[in-house]
Amino acid sequence: MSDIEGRIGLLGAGRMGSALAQGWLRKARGGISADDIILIDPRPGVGAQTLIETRGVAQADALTPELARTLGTLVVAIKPDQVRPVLSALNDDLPLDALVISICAGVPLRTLSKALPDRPIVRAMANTPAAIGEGMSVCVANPIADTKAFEKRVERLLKPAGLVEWISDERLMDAVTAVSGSGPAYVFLFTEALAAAAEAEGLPRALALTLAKQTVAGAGALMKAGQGEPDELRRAVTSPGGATQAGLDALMNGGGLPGLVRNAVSAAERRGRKMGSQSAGD
Ligand SMILES: NC(=O)C1=CN([C@@H]2O[C@H](COP(=O)(O)OP(=O)(O)OC[C@H]3O[C@@H](n4cnc5c(N)ncnc54)[C@H](OP(=O)(O)O)[C@@H]3O)[C@@H](O)[C@H]2O)C=CC1
Ligand SMILES: O=C(O)[C@@H]1CCC=N1
Repeated sequence: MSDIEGRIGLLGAGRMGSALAQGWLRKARGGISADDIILIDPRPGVGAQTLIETRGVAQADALTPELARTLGTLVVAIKPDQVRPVLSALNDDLPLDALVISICAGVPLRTLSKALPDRPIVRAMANTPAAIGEGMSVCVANPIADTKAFEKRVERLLKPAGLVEWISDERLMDAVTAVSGSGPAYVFLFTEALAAAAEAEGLPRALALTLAKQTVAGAGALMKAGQGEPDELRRAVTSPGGATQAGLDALMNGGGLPGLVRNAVSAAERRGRKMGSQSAGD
């Protein structure tokens, strides 16, 4: 076991929980080890199941009172509408100094604090590229967790999965969710659309998909490599009066892609806010 503070219980090892656990265990040495973690889920997702089978990560079907008493950190990754009843049932058993990190979309700190009063709690929004260490997590702490020591503990858990940012205004969390939490789905949809368009132009299906995936991945890698901001990189592809310009003109038509993306983020933000008021019982 590494020198992490206590055992880490991951409550909910579905799609996002699995991605986080995979991110935690990417590094062979240092950081978090397989012995530090217990996955609590009656039917873990594929990624989590692989960790159980190949890395010997422990698994439990339910977070029993006995198990809750052993945890130093509880990471909550169950569906948002399940959070309040499931966490309230743990209140008598989860140690008061256990750090709680919830990655559940739309579930505000006040709901979490009502279920588990007097605990250090951090609300975070992660995303699925966490599985390969390319995730984005944004965190906000309740007053008890708002210390350098807790910030360090949270970052120790989330940094192996990707970048970590902190905000102090929790109201921004629904916008964060709509951008980086949901964002991978927008990018995958764009990739699917690019592949379908390639096929419509007569490219064989397999080649169409390869072209679309590699183009999106390559463009992402170029942005990440710091070779310029997105607008500069776009201009570098766009020869005046050339093919790209014709394609971009079509994408910008009548508000086009920017307008669509604006609507998508706004709709996702509103849904997150609504989920928040529902989970708080407002
Ligand atoms: N998917 C994503 O990209 C992101 C998701 N999130 C958040 O992560 C959370 C989980 O989402 P996601 O992973 O997509 O959902 P999943 O349904 O894939 O995962 C949730 C898992 O929790 C299990 N579960 C349900 N109740 C319990 C319980 N009482 N004890 C233990 N395990 C339980 C579920 O089992 P069963 O299926 O059998 O009910 C399931 O395996 C959500 O709150 C979501 O908002 C945040 C960022 C991104
Ligand atoms: O769709 C959802 O609600 C969650 C939050 C961000 C990604 N998946």
